[in-house]
This record gives sequence, structure tokens and C-alpha cells, in this order.
Amino acid sequence: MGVLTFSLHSFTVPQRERLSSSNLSISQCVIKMGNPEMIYSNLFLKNSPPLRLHLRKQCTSHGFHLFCGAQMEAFPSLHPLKRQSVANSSLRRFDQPRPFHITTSQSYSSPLKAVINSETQETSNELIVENEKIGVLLLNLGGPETLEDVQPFLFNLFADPDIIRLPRLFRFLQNPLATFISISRAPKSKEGYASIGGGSPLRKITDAQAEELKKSLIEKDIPAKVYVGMRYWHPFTEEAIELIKRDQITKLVVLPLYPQFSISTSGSSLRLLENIFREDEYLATKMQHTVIPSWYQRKGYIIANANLIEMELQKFKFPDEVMIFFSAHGVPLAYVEEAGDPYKAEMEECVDLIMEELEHRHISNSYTLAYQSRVGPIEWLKPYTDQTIVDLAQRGIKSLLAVPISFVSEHIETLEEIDVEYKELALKSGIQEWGRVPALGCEPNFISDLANAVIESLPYVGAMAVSDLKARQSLVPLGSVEELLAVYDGKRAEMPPPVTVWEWGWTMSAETWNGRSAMIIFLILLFLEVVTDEGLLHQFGVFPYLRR
Ligand SMILES: C=CC1=C(C)c2cc3[nH]c(cc4nc(cc5[nH]c(cc1n2)c(C)c5CCC(=O)O)C(CCC(=O)O)=C4C)c(C)c3C=C
Ligand SMILES: [Fe+2]
Repeated sequence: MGVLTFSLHSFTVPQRERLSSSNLSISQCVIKMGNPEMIYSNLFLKNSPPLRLHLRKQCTSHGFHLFCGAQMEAFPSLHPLKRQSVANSSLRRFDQPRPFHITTSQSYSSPLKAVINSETQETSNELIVENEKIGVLLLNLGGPETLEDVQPFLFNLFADPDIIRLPRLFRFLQNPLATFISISRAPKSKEGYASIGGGSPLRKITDAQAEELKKSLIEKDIPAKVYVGMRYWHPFTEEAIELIKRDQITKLVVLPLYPQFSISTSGSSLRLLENIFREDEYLATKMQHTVIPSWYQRKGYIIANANLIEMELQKFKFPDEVMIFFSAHGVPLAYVEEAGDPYKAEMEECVDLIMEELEHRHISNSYTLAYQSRVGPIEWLKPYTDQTIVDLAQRGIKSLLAVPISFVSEHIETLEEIDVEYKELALKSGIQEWGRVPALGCEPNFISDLANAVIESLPYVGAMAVSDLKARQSLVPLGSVEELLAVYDGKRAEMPPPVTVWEWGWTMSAETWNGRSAMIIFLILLFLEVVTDEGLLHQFGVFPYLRR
């Protein structure tokens, strides 16, 4: 039995702080293994343990980052519960007597020799690595491509129980309610989409990111196919899965294009995947997967953001005096407070890491974080972007640089909400100079770092299911979609819906109501309408329309 020991001094101070709060025993990282003679390269044995053993003779902080990539560097800053489950699973693997192979001569720039060998080949568009076909599934929200798409897109969004959660008794009303809300909201949304050219650019940008990621992976010796699966519009996740099956992918890395995890975004897409995986024999038996749940803490992502901020600051008359204004998409407060959504914590840590990086460059501007895009009058994460802009103007701030921190593509919320609405509000409120950092899009450092994230996750693909009987019986391997969902919002807590009745003008006095009771009353009315064929909706001719 050999023992390899790594001490914590290889980590940076913030890394160490985050690590010290994790459940991993990492004052030193001790890994037991079988025969030390067998320390050779081959991390990619089918069903091999998920050991991230890119061991190096020199254990620099970067080197250690590689070794521990997904396990020590990325996981410690995640939700404590998730850390625990990942740590448990990983340590369980370490205890296994199964021999495995590692290399002692990997360099930081070529971690993949452990994963892939010289026999790697690409034949007629088929990407094969040691008889494995690697796929990467990028998950995103999707957006309407034409104005006609807007209402059905909104229907899909509001029909998602991770966006509107009805009390169990009223679940059957999810679709009628989604129809109603989407029809009511469509005119306002269409105006927004019309003003940015008649549709969302999200699909084009995500396709371009997929293409660049594929190139970057090939450059790093990992030939993989990259698929795009949208939650609410084309190409739907189901369409991507069909392609994945057609291509007979055997190892899939699921990568939500949201840097920070939220139940309402990555969580919703994973929930959908869980259902698809459960019902499909090929996916359950022939393909293994792993999920990279969030990646806001990755060095490459942080550096790419800092680069863009630094560049935009230079466009101001007095760069030092500009306040950096991080504006993230909001979620209803109950997601965080009642369902345990880690979104807010991850967002705050992300902002801290970017500011830390800027500090290293001697950029010490003041900064703030606020949340945008709330829908309906229930409480969302605060402070709200619009109110914060007004407050800052009143406090005498003259220059603001907006950073769309939760988005990696341009879309309606950057191009219309930030660039038009918030800019107008800022200038009207007394801000004199307004700037906006572009979304990362295909920025090369960012794409390259995503490719590294994929590569670092490869040894984990499907690995956790092997050790755990319960997981083996389950169609979704432990430590992947299912485990993530169990950790975040496992009970799928009932929460107030983000949209409530009065937004559509039923009664002005409803603004004083509690969101939940208003929703329940609305649902009762809707229920009565369905049962009795009489009521307000029939009176206004809305209901027959809903039935079509
Ligand atoms: C981190 C990103 C996002 C979170 C969190 C999120 C939560 C969330 N969103 C809505 C309602 C709407 N979102 C809409 C568009 C939209 N949302 C995101 C991202 C997050 N949403 C993106 C990238 C987009 C744009 C897609 C595009 O068309 O380019 C819309 C539609 C636009 C509109 O009518 O305003 C709605 C509605 C809720 C309710 C929610 C959390 C519960
Ligand atoms: Fe949204």
C-alpha cells in the first residue's frame, strides 16, 4: 500500500480559506492506493475510480490545481452539502483496493496524455478516444428567434415547474396558467425582442461557443463532439439528446452555460435531463456522464472577466473613479431562503474573486452587486438593479460600468434591459458616464478555460456509479445529475410563484396582498372557470382561446 501526501501550502490563501470550510480532510491530502509499481498513465479506464491523479514531481499551486481540479479546487467553494456528498463519494473511491495508473511526469500544459493516448483518432467525423466517444452537452435557456416564437417560448418557460411551482394540489393547472401568463406577457416581451432585432441572439452565440469549444478541445488533444441543448426553445435538450444517441456518445460531460448554479436555470435543465436519462435505455446503459454544475470560481473565467473590465474601464475619462456595477439576473428570494438555492452565495463569491484579481492588477475601484430582471411583485434577491442605480446617483456617483455577471452571451437582458433601460435610468438619475462590459461570448481565454474544465471532469465520467450499489441500480449515476438534484432542492420545496395575478391587472388592491394567497385565490378562480365554464376569463373571451 503506497501513500501519497500533499500539503495544503500549495494553495493560495483564498483557496485555503474555502478549502478549510469543506468537509474534505485536507490539512493534508492522503491518498491510499494499490501497488505503487503501477503508477502509470491511464486515468480513463472504463469504470476506473474517479481519481484526479495528474501527479507531478513539482506540486505547484497550478500543478495541484490540475491534480485536484474538480475535486479540491472547484468543489470546496460549492454548497456545503454538495461538498460533503462529493467528498464522501470521492473518498469512498480512494478506499477501493482496485489498482490504478497514474503518471508522475504530467506537465500542466498537457494533462490529457493521461486521458488519451497516441492512438487517438478522428475518423469520418467520428471522434473516438480509446474506444470511447466523448460528447459535451452545453445547456442554456434558449430564446425566441422570431417575434412569433415569443409566446410559445414564454409558455415553455412558465410551464416549467422550476420556474412556477404550484402547490401539489394545483399542479394540473400548470399548463393553463403558463398559457395565460405567456399570452399576457407576450406583447411586452415582443417589444423588447423587436428592439434587439426581432429575436434572441442566444442560439447563434451558443452555437458559436460550441464550435470554439470543440476546436479548443481538439487543440488540447481531446476530440469531442459538442452539442447545444436549450431548455425553452430550439435546439431543445431533447433534440441534442437525439443527436448524442445518434452519434453513439459513450462519455458525456454536461456543462450548463451558467457560471453560477441556480435551481431555476442549471437545476431546471438537470431535472429535465434526469427524466430523459431515466426513460432511455441507451442513455442508461451505454453512456456515462458527469455534470460540471458551476464554474464561476475557475481561474480562467475570473481572468477573462477581469480582462474585459480592465479594458472597458480605460474607455472612461477617469477610470479610477468609475464604480464597477455587477448586475446579475435575479431569482425570487424564496429560491435562496426556502429551497437552498446556492445562487446568491456563488454570485457573491464570484464577484469577490473578480475583485481580488483586479486588486492584483492594482485596480481598486469601488464596486457593488445588484440583481436585475425580476418578474412580478413578489420579493426577489436584493438589492434590485434599478433601485441601486437611483441610490448610487443620489449618493453622488457619476460613472458606472455595468458587468452582466450571470450571463456569458448577449441577449435581451444585456442588449435591452441593461443597454437601454438601465442606461436611460442611470442618465436620468444623474449618472454622467455609463459603460457596459460585453458578455464573454467566444473570448478565447474563457473558451480555453471551459475546455480545461471539460478535460478535468473526464476522469469523473460515470465513475461514481461503480462503487455504490444504490447508484448502480439507479439509471443516473451517483455524483451526477441525480446527486446534484438531491443536494440542491431535493424536496423541490413549494415556493411562491415569481409571477402573481395582479400583474395582469385583475385588481390594483392586490398589490398589498401576500403573493401566495393571491396565487391560491387566482388558482381557485381558474379552477372554478374550468369546472363551471363560467367566470371572468369566459366573459373576456380568454378561456375559449386557452382551450384551442
Ligand atoms: C442566470 C440566469 C437566469 C436566471 C437565474 C433566470 C431566472 C428566471 N428568469 C425568469 C423569467 C424570464 N427569463 C427570461 C429570459 C431570460 N432569462 C435568462 C437567464 C436567467 N433567468 C436569459 C439568458 C434570458 C434571455 C433569453 C433570450 O431570449 O435571449 C424571460 C423572457 C424575456 C422576458 O419576457 O423578459 C422571462 C419571462 C424567471 C421567472 C426566473 C426565476 C424564477
Ligand atoms: Fe430569466
